[in-house]
Amino acid sequence: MNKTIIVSNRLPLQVKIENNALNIKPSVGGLATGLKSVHEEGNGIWIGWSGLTEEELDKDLSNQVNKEVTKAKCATVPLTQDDVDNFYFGFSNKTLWPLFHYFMEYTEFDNDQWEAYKTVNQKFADVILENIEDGDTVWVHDYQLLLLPKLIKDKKPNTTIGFFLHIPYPSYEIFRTFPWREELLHGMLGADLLGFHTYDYERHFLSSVKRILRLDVQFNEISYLDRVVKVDSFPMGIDYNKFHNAALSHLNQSNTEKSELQKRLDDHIQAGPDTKLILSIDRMDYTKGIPNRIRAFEYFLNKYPQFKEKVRLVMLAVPSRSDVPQYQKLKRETDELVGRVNGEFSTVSWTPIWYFYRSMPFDNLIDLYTSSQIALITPVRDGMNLVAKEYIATRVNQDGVLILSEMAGASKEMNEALLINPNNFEQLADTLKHAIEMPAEEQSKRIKILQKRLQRYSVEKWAEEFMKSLNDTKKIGKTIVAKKLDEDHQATMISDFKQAKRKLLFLDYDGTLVGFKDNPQDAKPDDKLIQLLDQLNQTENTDVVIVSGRDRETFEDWFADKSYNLITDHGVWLKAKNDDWQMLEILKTNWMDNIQPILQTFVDRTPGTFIEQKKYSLAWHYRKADPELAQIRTIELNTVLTHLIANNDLSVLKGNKVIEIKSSSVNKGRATSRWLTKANYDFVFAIGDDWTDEFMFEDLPENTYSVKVGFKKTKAKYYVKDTEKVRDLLANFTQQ
Ligand SMILES: O=P(O)(O)OC[C@H]1O[C@H](O[C@H]2O[C@H](CO)[C@@H](O)[C@H](O)[C@H]2O)[C@H](O)[C@@H](O)[C@@H]1O
Ligand SMILES: O=c1ccn([C@@H]2O[C@H](COP(=O)(O)OP(=O)(O)O)[C@@H](O)[C@H]2O)c(=O)[nH]1
Ligand SMILES: [Mg+2]
Repeated sequence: MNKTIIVSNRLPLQVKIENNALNIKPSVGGLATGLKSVHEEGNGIWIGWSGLTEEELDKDLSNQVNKEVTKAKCATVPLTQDDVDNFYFGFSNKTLWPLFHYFMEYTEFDNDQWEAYKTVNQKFADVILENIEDGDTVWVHDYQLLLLPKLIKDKKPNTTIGFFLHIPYPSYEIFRTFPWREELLHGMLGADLLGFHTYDYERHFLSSVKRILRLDVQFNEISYLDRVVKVDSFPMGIDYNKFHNAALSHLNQSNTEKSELQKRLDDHIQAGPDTKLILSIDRMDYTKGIPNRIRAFEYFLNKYPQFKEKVRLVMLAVPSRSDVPQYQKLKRETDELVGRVNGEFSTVSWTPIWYFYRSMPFDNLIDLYTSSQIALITPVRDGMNLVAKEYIATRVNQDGVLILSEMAGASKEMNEALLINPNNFEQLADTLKHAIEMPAEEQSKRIKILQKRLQRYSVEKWAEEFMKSLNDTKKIGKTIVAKKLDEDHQATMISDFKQAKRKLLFLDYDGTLVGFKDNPQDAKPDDKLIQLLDQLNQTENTDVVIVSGRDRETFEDWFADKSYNLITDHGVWLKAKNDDWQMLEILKTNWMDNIQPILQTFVDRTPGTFIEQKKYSLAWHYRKADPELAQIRTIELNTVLTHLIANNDLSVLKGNKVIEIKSSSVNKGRATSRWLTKANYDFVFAIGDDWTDEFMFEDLPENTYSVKVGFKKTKAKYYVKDTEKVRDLLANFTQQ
C-alpha cells in the first residue's frame, strides 16, 4: 500500500533529556492537528529533526530516541550542532526568513551558510530516500526545506511531491536579489504541487519563475521539463473546535477553578464600567510589528486621553530565536519602549501595558483570548497569523473586535476585521477608538461571519484540500495524449529501426537538437552535435533530414562543409544531400513591407524584443522581454495581425518566445510529406519541440514514431524531457 510521508524541519514531538533520561511528548501545534488524518490515521510517516543534536545524544540515548520516535510513526534526521547553527539559525533565519519578509537590511548572503543549507537539505533527502517507494506521496513543509522537492524527484521520479510554504513568498523585485535564485527555484519545482497561504504569494512565485527561469506559465500551471507543476493557494486554518470548546468551558468556570491570571484580568475588567483589555500575542519577532504597536498605543493615549486608566494593552511576547542578533536587539527595544510608555502614563492604580516575555500554557492563552474585548494584531509582514484566527474562535458570545494588519496573510480571509496599515499611527489610533466604541450588534455581526468561515475552513480542511489537489496532479499527465518515451518504448523503437530496410528521421533544430539562446545566432551547432549528425548521416539505409524554421542562409553558413539533408524556412527550401537547393513553394514577399513597420512599433514599445528578418518570413522574438509585458503584447500583436493578414494567405505562428508571420501554404507538414514520396520508407521518426512541429506530427503517416520535446499539448505519440535526452535517444540509431 502506498504511503504519505510528511516532512518538516521539526517533528511533531517534544524530545527532551531530563536527568539523563528521555522525555518525549507529542506537541500540540496546529500543523500536527491538521495532519493527523494524513499521519496517524492514514498510512503515514513524519520525517524531521528531533530537536536534539548529535552531540547531545550518546549511542544509548540515540537508540532510545529512534525507538520512541518509530512508535510515534516518525523518523529523525540526525543534525549536528554545526548544522543547526548554520542551516537553522544561519541560512534559514538570517537569510530566507528576513528576505521573504521584506527585511532586506537584515538579510545576510553567506556562501558557507548556503552550503550548510544544501548539506542539511540533502540529509533530509537521504532519510526520505531510505523510507520511500515508487507510488508514495511526500508533503514537504516550509522555508527550511526549499531544495528538498528536487532532491527527491531526481532520485524518485515516480512519487508525488507536494510543498507548502508557511511564510510569505516575496515579490520578484525582492527575490531577484537572492544570489542562488535559480537553484532555489529549481529546488522548489521538484514538487508536483506548490501551495501558498494567499493568492499574492502564489502570483509572486509565478512571476519569479517566469522572469528568472523564463518558463511558460498557463494560469497556475508551469510547464517544467517533462512535467506540469501546479501552484495554488491554501490559507491555513486552525483547530477551531479546540479553541471554541475551551472558551465555552471557560465560561462556566467557578471562582475556584479560575487561574491567577484570570483573576487579575477580571480585576481590571471589573474596575469600572468602560474598562477594556486590548490583547496582542506574538513571537518576539521583528516581523510582528511590536515596537510599532507600542508607539501607536502611546500615540493613541496622547490623541484620546479620555481612555487613560480605562484601557490596558496586554502584550504577550513569546521568546524566539534569541541566538540571532536582530532578535536580541528587538527584545532590548521592546523592553525600553514598554518602560518608557509605562513610565510616562502609569498612575497608582493603572499601568497602560502589561508585558509578558514568556510562553504561556494553553489555558492561560484562553484566559487572555476570552477576557480581551479587542485583539490588536499588527505585524509588518506575516505569512498567515493564526493568533488572529484563534482570537475569533474563542469569542463564544460573539462580542469583541479584531484589529488586524493588512500585511498578515490572514487579512485576505478576514475582511470583517478592522484592517489597518501598521505603519499608519493615525489610522491605528482611530481604529482603536472605533473598536472600543463599536456597538454590540456590529461586533456580533462581524464575528459571526468570521467564525463561520473559520469553522468551515479549519486546519483539517486545509490539509484535506491540499492532499486532494496533490492527488489530482496525478491526473494532469493523463489529459495530454503523448506517452513518456520510457525504456520499453525506446527498445521497441530501436528494434523496429534495426529491422527496417529504408529509414527516415526528421529532426527539428532549435529546442530539439540545441537548447535556446537569447540571441538566435548563438544557437550554433556545437562539436558534439556535429559529430552526432555525422554519425547519423553515415548510418546505412537511413535518411536524416533537419527540418527547421531557420532561414536557408543561416544553415548554409553553419553546415557549409556538410552534406546533410535540410529543409529550411519551415518548408520553403529543401536541400537534399549532394544536391542543390530547391524551392518547394513559390512565394510572394511583398506583404513584408506592410507588416515590418507594424512589428517595429512593437519592438519600440517592448524592450528586449527584436525582429528577425528572414527571406520568406518575419519573426518577432521576445525571449528577453519582461514576460508579463510580452504576454500583453503578444495578444495585442495577434489582434492587429489577424485583422491585417485576412486576405493575404498569411498565417501567424506562435513559436517558443517568438511570433512568426509567414505564408499559409508553407509548413513543416507539407514539406516532410513531400520528402516521404522519395522512397519506400518502412521506418519514419520525427522529433520537435514547438507548435510548428505539430504540422509534421499531424501530416506524417500513422505508424510514424513522433516525439515531442518537453511536456506540452501535442499530437505526437511520445515525449522526452529535454535536448540532452534527444541526443541520447538519437545516439541509439547510430549503434549497429
Ligand atoms: O524550427 P526550429 O528549428 O525549432 O526553429 C524555430 C525558430 O528557432 C529560432 O528561434 C528560437 O531559437 C533561438 C535560439 O535559441 C531563440 O533565441 C528564440 O527565442 C527561439 O524562438 C529562430 O530564430 C527562428 O527563426 C526559428 O523559426
Ligand atoms: O505562549 C504562547 C503563545 C502563542 N502560542 C501559539 O503560537 C502560535 C503562533 O502562530 P502565528 O501563526 O500567529 O505566528 P508564528 O509564530 O507562526 O509566526 C499560535 O497558534 C498561538 O496559539 C503558544 O503556543 N504559546
Ligand atoms: Mg524547435
